[in-house]
Amino acid sequence: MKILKFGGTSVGSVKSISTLIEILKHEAASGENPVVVLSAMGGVTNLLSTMANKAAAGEDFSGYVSELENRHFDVIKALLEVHQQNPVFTRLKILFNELEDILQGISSLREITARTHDLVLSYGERCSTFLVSKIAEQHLGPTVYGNAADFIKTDSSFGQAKVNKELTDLLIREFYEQNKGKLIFVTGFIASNDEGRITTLGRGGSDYTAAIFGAALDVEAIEIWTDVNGMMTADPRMVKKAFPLKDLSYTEAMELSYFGAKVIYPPTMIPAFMKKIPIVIRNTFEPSFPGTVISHESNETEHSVKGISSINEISIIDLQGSGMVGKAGFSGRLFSLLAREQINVILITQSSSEHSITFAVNPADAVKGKLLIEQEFELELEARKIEKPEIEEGLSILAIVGENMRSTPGISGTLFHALGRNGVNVRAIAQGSSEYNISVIISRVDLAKALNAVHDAFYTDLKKTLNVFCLGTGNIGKTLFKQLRDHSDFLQRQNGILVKVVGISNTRKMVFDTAGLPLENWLEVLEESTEDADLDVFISRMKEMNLPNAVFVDNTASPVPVEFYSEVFRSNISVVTCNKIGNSSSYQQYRGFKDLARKHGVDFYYETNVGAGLPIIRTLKDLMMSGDRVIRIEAILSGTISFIFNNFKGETSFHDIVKLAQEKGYTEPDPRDDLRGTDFMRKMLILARDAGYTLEPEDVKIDSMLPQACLDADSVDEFYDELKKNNDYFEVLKANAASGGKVLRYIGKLENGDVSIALEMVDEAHPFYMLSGSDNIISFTTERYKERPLVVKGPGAGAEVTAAGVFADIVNVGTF
Ligand SMILES: NC(=O)C1=CN([C@@H]2O[C@H](COP(=O)(O)OP(=O)(O)OC[C@H]3O[C@@H](n4cnc5c(N)ncnc54)[C@H](O)[C@@H]3O)[C@@H](O)[C@H]2O)C=CC1
Ligand SMILES: N[C@@H](CC=O)C(=O)O
Ligand code: NA
Repeated sequence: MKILKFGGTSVGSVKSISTLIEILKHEAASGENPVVVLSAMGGVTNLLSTMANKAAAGEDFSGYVSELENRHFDVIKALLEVHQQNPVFTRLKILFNELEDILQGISSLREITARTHDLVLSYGERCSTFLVSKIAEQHLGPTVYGNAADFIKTDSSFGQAKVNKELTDLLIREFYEQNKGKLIFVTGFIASNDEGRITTLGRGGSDYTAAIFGAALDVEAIEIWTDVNGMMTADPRMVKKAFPLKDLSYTEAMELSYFGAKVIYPPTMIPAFMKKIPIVIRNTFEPSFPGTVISHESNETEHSVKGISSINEISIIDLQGSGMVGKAGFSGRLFSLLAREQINVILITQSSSEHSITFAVNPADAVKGKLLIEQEFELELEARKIEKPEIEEGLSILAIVGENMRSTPGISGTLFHALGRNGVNVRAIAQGSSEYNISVIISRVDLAKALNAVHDAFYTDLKKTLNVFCLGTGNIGKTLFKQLRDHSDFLQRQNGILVKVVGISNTRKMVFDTAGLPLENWLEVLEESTEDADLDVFISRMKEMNLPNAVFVDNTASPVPVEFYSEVFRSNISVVTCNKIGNSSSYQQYRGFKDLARKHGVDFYYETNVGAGLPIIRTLKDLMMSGDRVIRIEAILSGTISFIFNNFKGETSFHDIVKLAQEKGYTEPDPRDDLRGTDFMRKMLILARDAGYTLEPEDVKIDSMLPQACLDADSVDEFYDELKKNNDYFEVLKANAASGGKVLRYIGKLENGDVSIALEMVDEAHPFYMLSGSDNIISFTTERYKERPLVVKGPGAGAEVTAAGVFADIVNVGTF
């Protein structure tokens, strides 16, 4: 036999009661009738409490009584056949009249005692349970209505009464024997004392009623029917990826039920725990979902960390001083004092030096706790053996929970790594020696970020979610969005990585969405945004959103975003950039970015600064990190110029080839940057710096490939005009090369710390002879690649290959 308990939402409306009846029908088909425990209709307990308080204040409560009546009467009208309605109306009307009399009494006395309050509240369960039992009768044959006040006996602590277990068990068994075989409905939450006065069982009381009944009758299971699919891996209001757990041990369930949205109130599980009766959490609104089974064993072993519990608001009290060192009994005195004064201590940590004790309390208790300590330890304070206790507010607790965490190394490492790289400062840590809970105290503003980061870290099906803020929607920016959109499913399925673009800005507009901006129509969304672009505001918003694994992507060609990189790193946000300006201005700035990123445990990836998507920066980094040393670099790193020389043949003019390179998206937004060698200079400088040389931009010697007039052009249009005018100059270059069987190549070199770029003519024996399209080629001669160099070659410009490089950098954030 089973106990089925339905909470307020399950009996809250015509629709949910109909669903409940369907569940009972299904249950009846299995043979044995369950005992059904019900809560008051959703919201009714609060309504009753308001009525009692209004009455005690002498205010009018009649409107609330009508509201209460209507809610129940609507259900009668909708769900009972007409000829069944009258007796139920009458019975409920009698109850409401009784209630009104009691409220009148409260109003005359202008006083509400805990005892009367319990009595008022009891009408909620009495009405709902009677009503539902009558509705069920229509579908399932005779039912029995039981008022739990007749068999759950308690002391007289109204509001939170303690159960007399022996007597209660006896009475429940008697009641059950008398009605065996029938479908029994019992009021949750209420009980009575020795004198027969109504008492209530406190928070989560109906769950408790179910557990008391279950234990008394030794049932096979207690099902708690609610409005969620079970206990979740984390608070679903903060962690969108939280999912319901298949099974949990009692211990894990108790630890986890600190969530804001409480599925079950932990103490109510104790009777079930004592008798080893499984508790199953089920969803009334999705009855086919199996829910969460809470039992003695934790069977599911896929995850060592079962769930992440959190308490949103706590304060800590810090106590320091030499007077505590080695003093047996000090903490005994401290915590007995707090217990005596009913201050619940949520977590305690003490340093092994015993010089400080930190403990967490409910914020409402903090000031009282501090004053109590100051009184109790007045002498010690005067003698400066301890310092005045300090309160710190605005904090939260995050705890990872799981019995299988015990003796599994690496769990705390994963936890602290996830927190650390997201810039979440840990104020205090506690782990019981039982090892099934590690709790950390963090700032309240970091809680959502921390929960998401930690959730990602422990649930491997989705290894990480990257929250990306993108600047620039030009050639590269828009191609990146297209690639992200097209590849998103595969990336999630195959690699467990979700990339969410949560902020976009160009020079005109900006837009944000924590849930992720739609990449099918990002442009429309951006254009329709009411926010004008403002980089200061963009950065502030990015910081305020405080998302885990945040990445700032600079797809502009502008120096302005670069000014914000330091601030971005300081906010523990990684930077991915194809913009070369950051790394190719002063050496100090270049060095500063690297140091800051390292200091804050975040990444700074710029693979596309050299050779677009070709693995050049990565290759050099690996060489350097593994102890190799660069002897010489020879390279063609301007995709634009490479394209020009590979296609400057036949009739086509130099001018037209440059135009074509621009149309194909190979050039910088301003093609003069390519043709003057500036872009190539930046790349050589970045390589030289990554190879360990402290160089400034002016240290790179550039041999121009343009006549002076082209170099001097003040605008892009003027520049193109000059190219046309100087056509002969380029034709002569071409002819000279061709006459010797050679081709033109603009080649960069790094040797002994000297960097230069020059126009050369090479013959077919030269390794750089055979190139096509926008090919780049780089040859690294190093201590280890001395005889034959390491060569990387391939398309080194263009939107697809560049966006792909940026994409790869983004997904690598947080990997190494
Ligand atoms: N084209 C290529 O093959 C490669 C390009 N790159 C780099 O990619 C970068 C972008 O190039 P394109 O997409 O071709 O440029 P683009 O001119 O097409 O787009 C630049 C975008 O940046 C935005 N922008 C500029 N300043 C801004 C600011 N302060 N705040 C917000 N947005 C701002 C503009 O509104 C525009 O949407 C450049 O730094 C370039 O060097 C790197 C490797 C290869
Ligand atoms: N404009 C650049 C693009 C890559 O950085 C080039 O032509 O190489
Ligand atoms: Na590259």
